[in-house]
Amino acid sequence: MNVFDDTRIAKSIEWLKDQVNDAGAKGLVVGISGGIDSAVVANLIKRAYPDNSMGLILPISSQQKDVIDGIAVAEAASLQYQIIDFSEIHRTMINKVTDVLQKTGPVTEHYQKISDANLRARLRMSTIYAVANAMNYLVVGTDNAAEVYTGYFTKYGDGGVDLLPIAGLLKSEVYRWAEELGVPKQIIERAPSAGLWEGQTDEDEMGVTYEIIDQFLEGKMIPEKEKMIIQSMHEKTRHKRQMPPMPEW
Ligand SMILES: Nc1ncnc2c1ncn2[C@@H]1O[C@H](COP(=O)(O)OP(=O)(O)OC[C@H]2O[C@@H]([n+]3cccc(C(=O)O)c3)[C@H](O)[C@@H]2O)[C@@H](O)[C@H]1O
Ligand SMILES: Nc1ncnc2c1ncn2[C@@H]1O[C@H](COP(=O)(O)OP(=O)(O)OP(=O)(O)O)[C@@H](O)[C@H]1O
Ligand SMILES: [Mg+2]
Repeated sequence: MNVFDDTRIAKSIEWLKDQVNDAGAKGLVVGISGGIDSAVVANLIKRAYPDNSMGLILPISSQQKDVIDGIAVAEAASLQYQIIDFSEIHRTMINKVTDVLQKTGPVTEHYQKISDANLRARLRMSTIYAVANAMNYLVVGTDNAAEVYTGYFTKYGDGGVDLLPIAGLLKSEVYRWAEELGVPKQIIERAPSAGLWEGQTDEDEMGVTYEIIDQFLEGKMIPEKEKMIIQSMHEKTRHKRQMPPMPEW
């Protein structure tokens, strides 16, 4: 194991314990998607709280592969996990909202898709908090530095969490930690995806690769076109990294 990252991993585990102690909580819970970010976090919470940590696999009309990979992550980490499927609830909610909206006027396909996608992330957030409330656990988020900077997350969805232990990591560092923590190869080799619609990949949707975002965050020179994309995403999502605006009086 690389000594530098070993130290950083150990520090992040200690940091998680400090956060739980300071909050008077008992443990930690994370949503496990079958992707690499949640795989790393699953391993960190298991190491911080071997007996008081939980992974939740929350398929919503998801591909079977996500569930299989989610189970592989939890089992490789020896993390206790539960599977809760809200496909039907999601379908009911989105159909009802669509019915109501159609009465008020046309909704474009694009906005319909984003609304459907973000509702999945928010249903997962509500479920994870229901467990956290019941167990006196804190909710652990999985955003890395690239996602925080670009705001590539759903506000109050996967962005609705108590702690962000890997928010300081470049995506390349997430890969390094995953290898050091023993995350299964099949997870490390998957293309990063929010899994919010069929065939979605982060890099296709953003129009920029994680490699380039990492280079930008490291202060390296990157092509002007990509720089504009990253800076525009950062500006448009400023509201997601702040408390809601309040009047001054
Ligand atoms: N200036 C402003 N001040 C205050 N609030 C503002 C605002 N602009 C928009 N808003 C609010 O924010 C909403 C838009 O934000 P939001 O609901 O988050 O939606 P939005 O940013 O449009 O979509 C979320 C994006 O994150 C991606 N995502 C989501 C989940 C997971 C992952 C992943 O990597 O796994 C990626 C997803 O694919 C999509 O591209 C608006 O509907 C509005 O309510
Ligand atoms: N099916 C799911 N079950 C449980 N949690 C999920 C599910 N899908 C998404 N999440 C939660 O939302 C987070 C955000 O997803 P994101 O795609 O950014 O991370 P990831 O899937 O872990 O890694 P990658 O970016 O490589 O796909 C996940 O890390 C996980 O905590
Ligand atoms: Mg993913």
